Amino acid sequence: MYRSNIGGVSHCSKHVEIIDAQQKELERMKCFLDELKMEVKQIQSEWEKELSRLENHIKSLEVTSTSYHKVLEENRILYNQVQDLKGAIRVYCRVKPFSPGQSNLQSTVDYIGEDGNIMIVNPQKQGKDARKVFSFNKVFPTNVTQEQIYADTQPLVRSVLDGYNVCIFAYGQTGSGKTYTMSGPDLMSEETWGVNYRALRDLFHISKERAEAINLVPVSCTQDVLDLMRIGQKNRAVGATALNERSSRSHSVLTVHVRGKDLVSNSILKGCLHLVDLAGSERVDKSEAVGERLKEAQHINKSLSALGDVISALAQKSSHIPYRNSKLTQVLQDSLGGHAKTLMFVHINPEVNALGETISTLKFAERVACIELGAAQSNKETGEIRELKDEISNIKLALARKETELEQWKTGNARNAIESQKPRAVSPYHLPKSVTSGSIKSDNSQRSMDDRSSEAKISSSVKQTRSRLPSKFVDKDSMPKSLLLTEEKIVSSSGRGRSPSPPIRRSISTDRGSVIKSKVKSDTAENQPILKNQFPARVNKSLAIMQMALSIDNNSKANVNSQETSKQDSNNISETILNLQKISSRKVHQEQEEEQFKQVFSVLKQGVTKKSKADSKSKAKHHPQQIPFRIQKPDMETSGEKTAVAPQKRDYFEPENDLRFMESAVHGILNPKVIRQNMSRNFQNIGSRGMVQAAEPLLTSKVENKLINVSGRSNTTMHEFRRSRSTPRGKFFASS
Ligand SMILES: Nc1ncnc2c1ncn2[C@@H]1O[C@H](COP(=O)(O)OP(=O)(O)OP(=O)(O)O)[C@@H](O)[C@H]1O
Repeated sequence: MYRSNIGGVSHCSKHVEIIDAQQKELERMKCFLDELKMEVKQIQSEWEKELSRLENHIKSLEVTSTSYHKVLEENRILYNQVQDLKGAIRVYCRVKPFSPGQSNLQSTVDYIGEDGNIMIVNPQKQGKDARKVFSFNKVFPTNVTQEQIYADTQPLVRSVLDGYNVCIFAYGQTGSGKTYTMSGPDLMSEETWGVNYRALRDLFHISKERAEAINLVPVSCTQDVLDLMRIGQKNRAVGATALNERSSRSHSVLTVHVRGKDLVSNSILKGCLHLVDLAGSERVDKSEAVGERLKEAQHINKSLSALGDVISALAQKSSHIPYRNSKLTQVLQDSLGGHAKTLMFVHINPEVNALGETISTLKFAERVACIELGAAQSNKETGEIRELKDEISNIKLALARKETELEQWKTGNARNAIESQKPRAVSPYHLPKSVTSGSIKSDNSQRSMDDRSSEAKISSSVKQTRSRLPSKFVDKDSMPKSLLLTEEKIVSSSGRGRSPSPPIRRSISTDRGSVIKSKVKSDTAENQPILKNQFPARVNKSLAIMQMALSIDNNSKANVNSQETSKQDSNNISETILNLQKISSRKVHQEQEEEQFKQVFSVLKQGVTKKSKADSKSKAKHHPQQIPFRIQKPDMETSGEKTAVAPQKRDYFEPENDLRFMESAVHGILNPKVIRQNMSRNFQNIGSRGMVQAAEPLLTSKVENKLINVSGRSNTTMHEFRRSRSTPRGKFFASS
């Protein structure tokens, strides 16, 4: 037992030692674990810190990335705006995706950037030469949806409603997806609708939205247009080729005209949208086209080549753009050369065996992108612009009318010139242009047109001339005393007024009395009219009507002499008028009357040549009727006195004599100012009723009518009479 106890003790102590050691180890392990825990905690906190740092970094990167994209987008928008301002043709590139069965094929598209870059790789080449980057306004990735495509097209389409002309056309190799983009693969599913349908739907949608502001001209609804397009699609030649089993064998052009009116501003807007799906370019060896297909391909390629020529010419800013080389370029002319907004969808097929076409297509597209058509212009017409346009068209109409009048005047002028050359030595129409005033033109045209309206014109021109006359010409102060006195006498003796009298007539006749009285007393030789020295009293008296013209015509030439002769003048005038009455009282044929007038005037001229007042008096008294018949024609080549008298008569009967006078004046002694004055006066005389008024009371109605007619109302009589008498006078004047 002892042994066993001793043995037991030693055995127990051994166990205690072991237990102690284990406890120590446990303690150590606990410490180690704590250390580890601490370490883990430390690491954890470090990692957490790092994690949060990384998270923050990621967040900051995300912010940076967002702002980067924003900036990128803004740059793109700015770039596009600049392009718009330049009128550059927009180019969007779309890459056709591989079909599910082609997923193992290598793509020639190496990279598509958001900034409109696309990198094409040539698998057969190495290094730098293997890759080429092309830049466009936008490059869509292969997975882009039809909706996204339209989202980038929509602003352009909508600008049609702001009055812009827009053209969107799809270009690319056959089978590259042009029809897919423009029409979509399936009309039944709206999701796959192409640009055409979306654009139309959009236009109708916006037109409804804007119905209260702009009432677009109604064109039914989208469905109608879709039906129409279906008919178009059916008519479009489609055929199978080795490259596309449903290849479009013709170009498709859908044109939408939009016309609207802004109800607020009343602006009219006109927009036009061309949606063009071109037939694809193809290499006939690849498409294996033969027969009809080959012919189609040739036509397609021909028109596309014409399009290429136009693009090249535009890119080079050539003076001649060959739009007329094909129907296609003619249709697109407005969009490619006008102030339109133009967008080209360029389509490429990423297959390696299409690389050649892809490269050439993209090169072509790059050239198109370089074309600057100039800033697009809206066809929106504001109310102001429309008013200005109306004004312009009115002015154009007025101009056309004036040109017609001018032509008529020229024609009549030429005719009259020819006619006048027969009897006359010098035609009044041969006046230098510089001398011919507006009044003269007006008068000439009046005569050549021979119609009532032209008569109205001349009367208005006469009125104008009258109103423009310097006061000294219309002022009674400048009238010859003899005339004034005579007129006063006549008017006062008549004792009756003509009713209704034109205002001009009244004013002249009624004003005269007071003017005359004062002037007769106060006039000096300097300011008196000229005719007394040149015209014997008898003649002046004989034609009271003519006196005014004469006095004006000769205003610058002579001095006055005649207070003493005024009584005699008036007597002689009365006598002559009595003669006229006698003549006119005879009921003879019109021509005879005219002839008599001629004779009377001839007598009057003849009278001018008489130096002796007594002689002329006695002739007027004792042979009142013989005188007119005795002298049939005035002598043309005689004295200056005749020279002065002749125009005096003509002024009353022949408006053209004013021109004659002008002509003679030009060749004669009068300066241009005087010529103008004379001309003005003569015009006044032509139309002046005041002169007629002076003689009216003493004339029989027939004579009076005759005179008035001759002075401008009766064309027929006037023309014959004018022609018959003007030649000698013209000559007469020319010689002065
Ligand atoms: N983005 C796309 N997504 C899916 N399929 C597409 C796409 N683009 C084209 N396809 C398909 O490719 C084939 C050819 O397309 P499409 O007929 O539009 O080419 P195309 O350029 O108009 O040819 P063509 O010039 O011969 O008329 C069609 O079957 C079409 O459905």
